[in-house]
Amino acid sequence: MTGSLRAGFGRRLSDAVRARGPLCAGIDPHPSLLLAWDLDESARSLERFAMTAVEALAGEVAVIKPQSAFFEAYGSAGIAVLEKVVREARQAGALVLLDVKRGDIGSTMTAYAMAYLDEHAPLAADAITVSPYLGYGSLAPAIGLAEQTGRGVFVLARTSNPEGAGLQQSVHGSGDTVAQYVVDSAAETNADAEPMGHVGVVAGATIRPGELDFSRLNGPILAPGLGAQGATVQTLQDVFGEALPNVLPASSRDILRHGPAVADLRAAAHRVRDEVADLVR
Ligand SMILES: O=c1ccn([C@@H]2O[C@H](COP(=O)(O)O)[C@@H](O)[C@H]2O)c(=O)[nH]1
Repeated sequence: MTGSLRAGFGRRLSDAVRARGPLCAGIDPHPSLLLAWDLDESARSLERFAMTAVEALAGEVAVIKPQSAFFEAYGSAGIAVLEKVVREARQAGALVLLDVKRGDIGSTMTAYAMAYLDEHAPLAADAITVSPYLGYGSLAPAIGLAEQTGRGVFVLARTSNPEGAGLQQSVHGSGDTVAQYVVDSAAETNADAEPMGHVGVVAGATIRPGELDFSRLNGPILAPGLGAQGATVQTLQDVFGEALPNVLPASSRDILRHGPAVADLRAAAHRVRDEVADLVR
């Protein structure tokens, strides 16, 4: 299901969404969710939580997005669980987008790229999130390695949190907003790719309608913010308009709160996925 890496990430993601519908289900083991699932805050419970989510969701949705921070909080034991999540979710047929939001000077970015996008890395995912705060060009090692290995990167453009607006809507040297500059930079990388390129952007489902022009992006748009952050499936249409077919809506807590029963988690994911699919049809 995850498709041959040789096909390139744009193709693999398009195929996965066509086969399984447009949903990215997050695995965010928040302490409050562990408590709600009657689990304590131990690495053993982290594993139980995360692997239950994998069992429920990874055979069903196009993309699984583990939030690395919640695993890192448990030290090496948490990283071991994250490695297992990535491996088993991919084996179950989902593409794994590891939410690590990395960004650094080019030489260090090369090391981050090797950690997540090299096929021999223990944490090799299908895609990662990256931050362009050190400049879009500083991401070149990750963008380049991702292309070589059939993987993808999602660059933060206009994040879903209210604090992001001030920085991301400020005017860049190009005369556009910083967020639009990020989208346009990704568009340049993706130009001519078929069916779309391997550089996606992150734009929250919570942002103002029409704030960004995605018409030249030719890449996927990860849209977090559904449910727990207040966005609804209906608002996706207003926010993304004609770009909607390239939008990958993401939801974590709003699905995970239905656990720990596998059937309930699955049903919650199906509900969101089907609602989004109806919108795109
Ligand atoms: O702009 C952004 C970028 C990333 N995120 C991440 O997505 C999930 C959202 O979780 P919910 O429970 O569905 O609110 C989380 O891992 C964030 O770190 C984001 O929310 N916004």
